[in-house]
Parts: sequence; structure tokens; C-alpha cells
Amino acid sequence: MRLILGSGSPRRKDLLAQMGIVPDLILPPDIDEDPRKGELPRPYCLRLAEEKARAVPAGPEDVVLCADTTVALGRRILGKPADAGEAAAFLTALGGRRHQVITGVAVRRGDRVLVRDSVSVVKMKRLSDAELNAYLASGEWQGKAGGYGIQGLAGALIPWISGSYTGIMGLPVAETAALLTAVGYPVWRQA
Ligand SMILES: Cc1cn([C@H]2C[C@H](O)[C@@H](COP(=O)(O)OP(=O)(O)OP(=O)(O)O)O2)c(=O)[nH]c1=O
Repeated sequence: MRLILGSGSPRRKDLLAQMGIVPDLILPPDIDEDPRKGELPRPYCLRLAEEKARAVPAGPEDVVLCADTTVALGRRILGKPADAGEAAAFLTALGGRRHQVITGVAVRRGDRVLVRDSVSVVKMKRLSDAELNAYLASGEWQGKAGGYGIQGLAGALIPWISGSYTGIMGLPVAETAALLTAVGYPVWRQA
């Protein structure tokens, strides 16, 4: 049984390593990440995680692990910003209020796909011009949902969370361990 991590995210590889697991193969899927018209953040995120898991080529005994992280401001889905201007708009919208970070996890073995989500609430402080400009200049917003990474400089802008820190980073390790165990992957043997 091989474990295939269907993700190009370095965070997901690191969080898997935190669980004592090294994937046999890393195969990032290539799917359309556009939300459907009127689609709400949570169903969107679960749909994407499952679509990613189905898009990764694997043998019948292989276990495929994929995830999707979405930042939701009310009903609004904030994906990965296309450029610094969009990152600035996201961070300005997020500052001074609470938002949700949803990570959908999908584990596939053969045709069977199990999905779970982890929903966290994050409070980001209202950003001063100096904070916003320094953060944009750091480039850390690139490739991250909502335009920030809690595990880096942005941690200093976040006074409060409720939920799962690893889920916010991109792979909730408790849910992931439960799903891998459910499809027969020996999670604790590796540790
Ligand atoms: C909110 C937040 C997101 N992120 C990252 C995790 C994800 O990599 C990214 C969301 O994008 P995703 O589309 O979930 O994943 P990805 O494109 O990076 O990788 P793949 O589809 O190949 O698995 O945002 C952080 O690293 N820290 C944070 O605090």
C-alpha cells in the first residue's frame, strides 16, 4: 500500500511529517478551483478536496490524501490572491474582524473517498498601513488562501483563534489521522 500525497503544498508535507508520515509519492492534482455560482464556502471546500483526490492517478490499493483550504468571509470565498493588489484587498477586508478558515480533507482508496472538514474561526487585527505594506513586501501572501499564512509573519497579526491550528495551516492532523486510519492506513505504526 503506497501513500500518495496529492498536494503541491509544502505545508501539507510538513504537517504529514509532524504525524510521523512520509508519503511514498507526491502528485499534485490539477483541477479547476473556480467556485460554482452561489456555492457556499464549506460545500465548495469539501467538493474541491474530493475532486483533487479523484484526479490523482493511483492503483486500487494506494491511499491518496488531498486537502483544500478556503478562507471564508461570511458567504464570500477568498482564494489565493492573484497579485499583491488582491492580497491587499483581502487583508484589508479581513482586518478587524473574524473569519472562518475551512480545510476539507479527502482520503481515497480505490473508488472509496472519505471526506471531512475542519472549520476554525480566526480574528485578525485591523492592519496599519505599515503592517500591511511590510506584509505585502514579505511575499508571504503568495499561494495562500486569504493571502496570509498564520505560521509565518501573519501570526503576529492574529490575536485569537478557535478551532484547529493545523487546519488553518492546511492539513488538520487529527481529522487526517482519523481518515487514514478509516481506510486501513497504519498511521501509528509510522510514528
Ligand atoms: C489560511 C492559511 C492558508 N495557508 C495555505 C495552505 C494551502 O497551501 C493554501 C491554500 O491553497 P489550496 O488550494 O488549499 O492548496 P495548494 O494550491 O497550496 O496546494 P494543493 O492544491 O496542491 O494541495 O493556503 C497557509 O499556509 N496558512 C494559512 O494560515
